[in-house]
Amino acid sequence: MADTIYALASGTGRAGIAVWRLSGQGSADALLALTGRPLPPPRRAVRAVLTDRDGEPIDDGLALWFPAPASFTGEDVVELHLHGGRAVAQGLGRALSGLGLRPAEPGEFSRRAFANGKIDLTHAEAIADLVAAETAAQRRQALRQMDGALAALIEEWRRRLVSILARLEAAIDFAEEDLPPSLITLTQTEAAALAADLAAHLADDRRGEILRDGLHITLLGAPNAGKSSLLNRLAGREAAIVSAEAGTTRDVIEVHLDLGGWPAILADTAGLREAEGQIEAEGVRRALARAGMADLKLAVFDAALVPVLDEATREVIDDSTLVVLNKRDLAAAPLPDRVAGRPAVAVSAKTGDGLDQLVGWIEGELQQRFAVGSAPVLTRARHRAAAEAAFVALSGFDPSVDLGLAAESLRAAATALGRITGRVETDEVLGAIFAEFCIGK
Ligand SMILES: Nc1nc2c(ncn2[C@@H]2O[C@H](COP(=O)(O)OP(=O)(O)OP(=O)(O)O)[C@@H](O)[C@H]2O)c(=O)[nH]1
Ligand SMILES: [K+]
Ligand SMILES: [Mg+2]
Repeated sequence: MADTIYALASGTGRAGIAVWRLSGQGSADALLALTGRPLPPPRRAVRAVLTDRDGEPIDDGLALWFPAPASFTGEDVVELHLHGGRAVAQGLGRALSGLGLRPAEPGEFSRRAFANGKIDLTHAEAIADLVAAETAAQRRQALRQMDGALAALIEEWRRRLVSILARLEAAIDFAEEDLPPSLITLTQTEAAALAADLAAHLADDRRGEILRDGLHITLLGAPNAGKSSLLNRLAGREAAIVSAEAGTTRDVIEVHLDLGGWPAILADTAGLREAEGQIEAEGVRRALARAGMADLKLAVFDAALVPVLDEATREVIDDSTLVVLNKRDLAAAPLPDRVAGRPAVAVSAKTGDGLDQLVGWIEGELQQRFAVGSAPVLTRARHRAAAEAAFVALSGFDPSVDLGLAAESLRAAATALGRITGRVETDEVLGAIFAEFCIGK
């Protein structure tokens, strides 16, 4: 029999109300012992005055009783709403441990819910994502996955695989000479259509994963172009050192931003030039490495120097770059609205002029590139790896050569897909997935 576990499900620290969760067969007895009263009706909040074994009062709060299997974990569950304070937490923890319950591991409630068939793995991951969501777009994505959008897609793919497999097995039962050729052709057509659907989802530019992790936006430009000043402006705080000295920034400095609901990680980097020393050279190396992994680059030029544009900065411009002409307050010459084929926006990090326009542009760019359509997306590298494996297995499907081998590739593809929802799982994978949860989830 599994242990009965407990945890503070709301965050630690002082709070008006703290929510505790108990799960397992000992939950009911624990509630009886704490209140000295019969169990309340299921799923109804009742007042609960809790005392420990020595009659020492712990708190006066609310209790809810969720008998198995109609609970989050599928086990007997008790939820307590108490006052959020350290002494209450200590008192309750001690009382529960004294009753033979043990503190839950991170993710243990969700893991039990999964083990009891209450949720699939994509749902469990969506709970973790929702708890971690920092922007509206992340929240929407997590909610959609929690609603079963991804799981339904995977199950649909599996169902198609199984139906092809069923046809193929029917074909295997025919003697070679009686085999209706249309049967084989049909499985080929269906397998090709499924492979195409998988490919279409795999060609999503990692939208789901990028949205989950945050978009990497990198500031690049010559020393003193004003990259750090721009970062500070966009972050609304002095995150990076600004000075008139060229070569101020060496390390990559990151700030997390919410740009119109899109989560972004904006990075400031060392000015691009022939470095004067080892440290600066390392800074430039890091800047370029960062440019390589950026989802969006902001090439920053000193507008006061226009029409002369820094060569090293020009070189990083590609079609995932927006050009920023900074220090427009100092510009004498008229400023171009395109540079190296990319749109250019004139701003002043000093006065704040043009910043709204820049942010609007970035948001528009993000919207265009990463907007999630109605199709559910793969939100983790784990999903992608499994879908890729299924695609590879399906690509090897050739019933015209050998029916047995062809059936084998279909089974391999189904197994790979089953890993996404957890129909097919290993302890190792489960351990990795649930370990990232916080306690009480
Ligand atoms: N007038 C004016 N000065 C600016 C503007 N933006 C930055 N500066 C000044 O330009 C100088 C360099 O700014 P930084 O933000 O340190 O430039 P950087 O690109 O980060 O420089 P490095 O880290 O050395 O590569 C500082 O003296 C800033 O005050 C602007 O829009 N207008
Ligand atoms: K500087
Ligand atoms: Mg700087």
